[in-house]
Amino acid sequence: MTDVFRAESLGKTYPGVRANEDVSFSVAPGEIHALLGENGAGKSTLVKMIYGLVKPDDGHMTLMGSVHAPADPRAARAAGVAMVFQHFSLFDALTVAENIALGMENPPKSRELSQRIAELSQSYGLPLNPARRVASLSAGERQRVEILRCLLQSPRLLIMDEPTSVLTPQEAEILFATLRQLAAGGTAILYISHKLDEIRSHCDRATILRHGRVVNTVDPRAHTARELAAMMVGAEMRVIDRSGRKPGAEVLRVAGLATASDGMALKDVALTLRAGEILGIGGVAGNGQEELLSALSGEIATRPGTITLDGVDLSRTPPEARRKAGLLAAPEDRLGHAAVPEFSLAENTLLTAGSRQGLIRGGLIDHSAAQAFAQAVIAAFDVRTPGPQTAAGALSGGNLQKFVIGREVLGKPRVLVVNQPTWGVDAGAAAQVRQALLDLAAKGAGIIVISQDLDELLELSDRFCALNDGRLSAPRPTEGLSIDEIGLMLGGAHGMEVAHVPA
Ligand SMILES: Nc1ncnc2c1ncn2[C@@H]1O[C@H](COP(=O)(O)OP(=O)(O)OP(=O)(O)O)[C@@H](O)[C@H]1O
Repeated sequence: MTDVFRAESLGKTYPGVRANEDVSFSVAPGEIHALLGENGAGKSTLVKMIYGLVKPDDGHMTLMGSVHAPADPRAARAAGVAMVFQHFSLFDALTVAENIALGMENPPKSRELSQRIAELSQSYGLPLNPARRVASLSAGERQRVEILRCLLQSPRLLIMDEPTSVLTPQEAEILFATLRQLAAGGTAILYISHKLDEIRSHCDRATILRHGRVVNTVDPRAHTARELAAMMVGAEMRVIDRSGRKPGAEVLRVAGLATASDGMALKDVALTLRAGEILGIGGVAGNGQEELLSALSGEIATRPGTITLDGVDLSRTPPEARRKAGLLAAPEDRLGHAAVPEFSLAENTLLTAGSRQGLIRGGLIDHSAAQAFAQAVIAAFDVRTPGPQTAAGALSGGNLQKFVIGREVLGKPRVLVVNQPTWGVDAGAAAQVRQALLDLAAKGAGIIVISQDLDELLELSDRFCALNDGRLSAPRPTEGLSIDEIGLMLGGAHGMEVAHVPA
């Protein structure tokens, strides 16, 4: 049978970086084909060439046996390629249906489109209300919009760049059922993910990239996750060290915290956090995770007496002063919320570390201090980039995530709140980020980790609680907690059918 897609000796160079070199591989009809590689290995560059966003310098591609050299994404879509991106490209002010219509060449009437969206979302188990404004959607829901947008095109080749990173395990299972359904109909699927277990369970073949080159194409089921990781990095992964931590005095107290935001309102949230402790918060995205982080960071105002750091009421204190007091936060949306893509990494340090690190003094920016701080983050977190002058938007997704987390960790927080700290980060680097959080706690910081990755939460946290419908459950010690008990804490026996999924 003819392959749906073939790449022959593709190459691409960015200034100072050979992102792809002599890349050849193929995807067969009905195949779910994984692209694996550590952060910066060249996966996104490769799929951008297939989608017409980047032109290869060398080599060529074929789609359904014909030459594939798309001038732009529109040409790629017309040829039958669809793509779900790692970063969302949605307009906040528009509804789900309006956003989807914008991406279509000949959108049907809005009523008809809404109906089709509702039907597709129903049949693929991706609940979404076409009339909701995108501004009020969580990251997980935004991703559903992107996925549905692709499904409406009935593509021959569907490319997915880390589609499950914002989904719960249950939601991911449903997505895989969708992908299997599509593959059974002959669609070829090219699948980028850092979740090796997921790839082993669901993908038929895996092509592994290292430093821009194909190092192997394997049957992922025939290898352990550790073996796949070793092929990616060319070395063994390290083991997490949880030792050296002892909880100290209480640093943070949250009581009666309620918000009336556009998204999910928090309802009477209470928690305490001790120095040296890691509190894990699980739950389906869209249940108040972003709001909790925004309330703690000061982006959303809350009633007096609701947030206390070291006995000082910070509830009415603006974000910058909270950072100065030692309450730091790293939001999940790294491009846009956590970093400005057009700014250099050095300039991006100013966003949150400006006054705390003395990078801005008396209203003046100390450029060389910002440069040095950015360099320190790059070195400590192994951020793969030419240097502090590189624009944040030019970093691969995982490398920018490492930078954003590193910027806050090196900010010596008293309390650090992180949302999805290893989203889009490869297995080796994820272990490194988690270790950095454990080391930070060992030095006496209190840490709140909000994540949808239960394994991550179990690995890191001393106590675990769940956020569901804006309410936080009572925390339980993580030690000895079973996955079933966690399922119940998340709002019912399992996942999205039972836990609250915003309409
Ligand atoms: N627009 C750009 N300008 C300059 N360099 C770039 C650009 N896009 C990517 N690069 C560089 O090319 C290399 C490959 O990046 P790419 O995004 O393809 O990696 P990736 O495997 O998708 O990584 P990740 O898993 O972190 O998303 C990296 O070194 C990256 O910094």
